[in-house]
Amino acid sequence: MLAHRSIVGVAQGAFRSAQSFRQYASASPTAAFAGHKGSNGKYTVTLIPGDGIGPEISESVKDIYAAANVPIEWEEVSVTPVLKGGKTVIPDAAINSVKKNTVALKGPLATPIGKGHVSLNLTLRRTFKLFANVRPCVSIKGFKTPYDNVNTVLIRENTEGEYSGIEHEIVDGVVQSIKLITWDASERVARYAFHYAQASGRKRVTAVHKANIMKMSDGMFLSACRQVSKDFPGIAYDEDLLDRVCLQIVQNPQPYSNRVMVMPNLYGDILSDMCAGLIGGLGLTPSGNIGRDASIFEAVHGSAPDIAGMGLANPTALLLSSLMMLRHMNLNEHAAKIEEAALSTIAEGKMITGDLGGKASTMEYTNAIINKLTKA
Ligand SMILES: NC(=O)C1=CN([C@@H]2O[C@H](COP(=O)(O)OP(=O)(O)OC[C@H]3O[C@@H](n4cnc5c(N)ncnc54)[C@H](O)[C@@H]3O)[C@@H](O)[C@H]2O)C=CC1
Ligand SMILES: O=C(O)CCC(=O)C(=O)O
Repeated sequence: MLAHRSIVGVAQGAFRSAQSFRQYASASPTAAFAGHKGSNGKYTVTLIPGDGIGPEISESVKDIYAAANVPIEWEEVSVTPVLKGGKTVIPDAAINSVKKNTVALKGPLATPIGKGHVSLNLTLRRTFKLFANVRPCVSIKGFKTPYDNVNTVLIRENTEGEYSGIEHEIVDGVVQSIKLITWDASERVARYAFHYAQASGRKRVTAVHKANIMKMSDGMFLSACRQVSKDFPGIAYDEDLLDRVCLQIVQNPQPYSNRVMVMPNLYGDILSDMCAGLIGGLGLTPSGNIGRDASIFEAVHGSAPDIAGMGLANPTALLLSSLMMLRHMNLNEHAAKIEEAALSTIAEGKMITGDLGGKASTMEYTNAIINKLTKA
């Protein structure tokens, strides 16, 4: 009984927040960078090194940025969870740093499986209302994988859906997990996807769904996408079932390139790992969690406990995430220079990490990039 009352409470809360968001959701959702240069001519950016391989790959990014003279000063904060009022929360210092700087680069944060504290990744996304998770996946020219023509952009709703974290044991042996979908979060991410398509010259937005089964929740997500599509007559719109997209994209990724795919939370999580597999793995795919007041950039991958501390991790995904951040901050020239140095190092194939079939350590690969940057 208690469990049911709390579910109703959460649903009512979501309904109220949907009402209060309506006005905002209709406005342009594109987040502008609001940071300022300090008296030293540098922007302060929050750095959350994270768990597992996080500190190693963060160190690599810091070294590369120092070599490339990027005008950024890192403000390093820990998000080791603390107990507050019986709840596991992110330390205030970390929250305040992101609030102040409005941009952050984050290493992966590990979450205990099937027990323990809630995901701090999700907590950060919810805390800062990072409503869209942008996950590009692009073949690296010259680096041989089964496909050389992948150029997908997946935009994942980032605050609700299956990741709402509302779970209850109804009676012994029966557990209920709520997939919460609101009109406003769906409309907001759909609008962002169309804006993104327009700004990046992509001609089509595809909503990926399972509305044949989840008729109401995914059905409403689709209705919101359809409504938003009417405001963008220059961008084609269509819909595709998640399972069909999975099959077709591994058979031939080309038709899914040059468009934007938008979808509820969990589908985006899974489909982006699958896309990573098409271009060489999780060591290569970046992402940006975009909000109105702050944005946090992070690799698609997790803390890779199987290789943590061994100096084997590929820092490219975090580095490319940081380049999305630089472009968000309008530091485009720095981004282009570092991108060219990193991608050409991979294409040459001499100094690449084990996940890409090479023998280089994280540090050797990082130094190869630094050599290019300092010689340029
Ligand atoms: N956004 C985040 O911070 C995320 C955190 N996680 C958390 O990370 C932990 C580990 O999750 P897993 O399922 O093991 O996924 P994972 O992404 O950490 O690792 C999957 C496989 O990919 C490899 N891999 C990942 N990144 C790599 C890199 N940069 N270089 C070379 N190899 C790499 C790993 O060695 C492993 O074999 C869990 O606690 C999970 O909850 C998972 C995904 C995202
Ligand atoms: O929070 C986690 O530990 C996993 C998160 C994740 O896989 C994601 O949503 O990107």
